[in-house]
Amino acid sequence: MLKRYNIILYSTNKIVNSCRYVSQSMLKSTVNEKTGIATVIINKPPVNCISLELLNKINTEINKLQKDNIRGMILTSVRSLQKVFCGGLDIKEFYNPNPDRLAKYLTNLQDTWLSLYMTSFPTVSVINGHSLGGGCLIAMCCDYRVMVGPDYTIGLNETKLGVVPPKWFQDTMAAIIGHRKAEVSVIAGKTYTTDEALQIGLVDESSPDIDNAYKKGIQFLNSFEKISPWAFKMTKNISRQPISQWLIDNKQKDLEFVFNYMQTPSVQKHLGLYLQSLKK
Ligand SMILES: CCCCC/C=C\CCC/C=C/CC(=O)SCCNC(=O)CCNC(=O)[C@H](O)C(C)(C)COP(=O)(O)OP(=O)(O)OC[C@H]1O[C@@H](n2cnc3c(N)ncnc32)[C@H](O)[C@@H]1OP(=O)(O)O
Repeated sequence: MLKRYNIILYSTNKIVNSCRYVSQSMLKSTVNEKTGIATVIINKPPVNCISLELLNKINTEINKLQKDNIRGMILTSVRSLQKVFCGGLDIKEFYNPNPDRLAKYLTNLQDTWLSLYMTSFPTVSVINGHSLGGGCLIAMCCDYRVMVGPDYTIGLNETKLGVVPPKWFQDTMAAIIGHRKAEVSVIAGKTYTTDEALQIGLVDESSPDIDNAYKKGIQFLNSFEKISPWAFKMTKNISRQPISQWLIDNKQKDLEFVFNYMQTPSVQKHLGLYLQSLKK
């Protein structure tokens, strides 16, 4: 029994052979050959909002890392943006959309969420700036969150744009902070400062600077050194499967709901006004 356990540990804990560096301009990914830890950096100025192209790159990279047998991953934003981790989904993808592209976008978002939420390796988001809407969602997909503070904000603010966060957005938050707090949060489109997010458990740790936040992220990943990767993967799977299975079983229905309401005149009007308010 012990021997079998050791074999599993060895075969899945193998450190990647070489340092891989992928720079796809919008997304930079490095794997440290000594530690087997990947750092994935979103780099899409000015605010790292998620276009269809960026979504594709994130999903492709997660799937690659999945095959690479890495030991863990840190997801963060390029430092030069200074105050934004991720400005959310690109609202321009929803405003006066091309229907084919909109359908592609929504499908890719479902797939990317499934990949990121269900990784078989531990993940940490180092939230080095504002993290709103879809930005909050990708941070919440990770197993651990360290947020730089005190001046940044995080939250699912979709209702403020006149749109509806799908069930799996809401479930992802409820799994972290509990149903009641998540309900109050999403219906009001609430955003939280770093301290508030720490207080309600939306983030696990806060840090006054990025380097320290990154260190805390690495510490979290190192805490799995003595955990069998197989046991980690199976346990996480059991914990997250009910939420992910809902989406797998309801992908088409979920897609049609958003695809249809997104193109209604009243939703389009709200989105237009919100985009305008950002420009001011
Ligand atoms: C079937 C599958 C269903 C899947 C679900 C799909 C849909 C569900 C419903 C829709 C869900 C949407 C989720 C979202 O993520 S909505 C977006 C939420 N994000 C926000 O509300 C953030 C908005 N941005 C800001 O608050 C600020 O920009 C900031 C991030 C705090 C940064 O502030 P600052 O540094 O001052 O930068 P500016 O405000 O000046 O912005 C610069 C520039 O960028 C444009 N911009 C900002 N955010 C977005 C965005 N999310 N999308 C598109 N564009 C954005 C902003 O308009 C400025 O543009 P200009 O330079 O042209 O003026």
